[in-house]
Amino acid sequence: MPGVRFEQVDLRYERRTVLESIDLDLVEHRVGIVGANGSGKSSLVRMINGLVRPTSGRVLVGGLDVARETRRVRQRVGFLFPDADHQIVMPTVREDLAFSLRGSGLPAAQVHERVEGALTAYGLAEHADHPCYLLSGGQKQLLALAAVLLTEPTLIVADEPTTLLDLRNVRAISARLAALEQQLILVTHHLELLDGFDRVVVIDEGRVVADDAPGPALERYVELLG
Ligand SMILES: Nc1ncnc2c1ncn2[C@@H]1O[C@H](COP(=O)(O)OP(=O)(O)OP(=O)(O)O)[C@@H](O)[C@H]1O
Repeated sequence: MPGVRFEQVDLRYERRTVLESIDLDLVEHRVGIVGANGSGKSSLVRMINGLVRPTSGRVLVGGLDVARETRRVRQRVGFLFPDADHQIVMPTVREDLAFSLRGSGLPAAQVHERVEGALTAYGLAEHADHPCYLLSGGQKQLLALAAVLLTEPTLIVADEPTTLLDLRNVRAISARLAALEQQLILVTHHLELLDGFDRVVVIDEGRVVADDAPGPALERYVELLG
């Protein structure tokens, strides 16, 4: 696993402290991040690909300093947002998948082959030439995940990818995520998704308050919410 390391990370917006003294070395295959609304989870994971910069401290991905090697880090990190509409950029499903491989240097025949493979693997073949806006929420999130995976990231960061989905689609997306070979860092309020995870980090008011196996970590989180 490439591993993500937060070294003494603080994040402040003007006088407000959002994250404080974060020291984490995340090397496990599947890591969950939980915490109340506004506790700092999104800010934390957005530092992994440089979307948010720490006020002090460093973030390293596979040993690369995100601040210095943002481009290389972004080639390794696939990011899924809560709302797939924010990352679907092309008019049709097939075009959107092909867009992921722009600049990959692959010959057109290989781009075609990979896109067709992804359409089949993600159950999107019958929608290949449909406008993306006609997809259901679950299909859009599948498309976003398929597009991210085409870039062959070594790490997937998923920030509440099931928040907008119904239960059936929550299950469909979570099964896909759980089956990934890549390291997965998942922020979620759907605690059942963390069954079988290797590690769960609980954030409260910008600090790590528990960091453990899912059982004890989630017990602590529920206590905190209590
Ligand atoms: N660009 C910004 N400027 C000022 N404050 C910000 C900015 N981004 C985030 N914040 C604040 O930082 C805090 C943490 O936000 P963040 O989105 O990281 O929390 P979260 O744990 O992901 O919440 P949720 O579960 O609701 O998504 C919030 O109070 C938010 O208002």
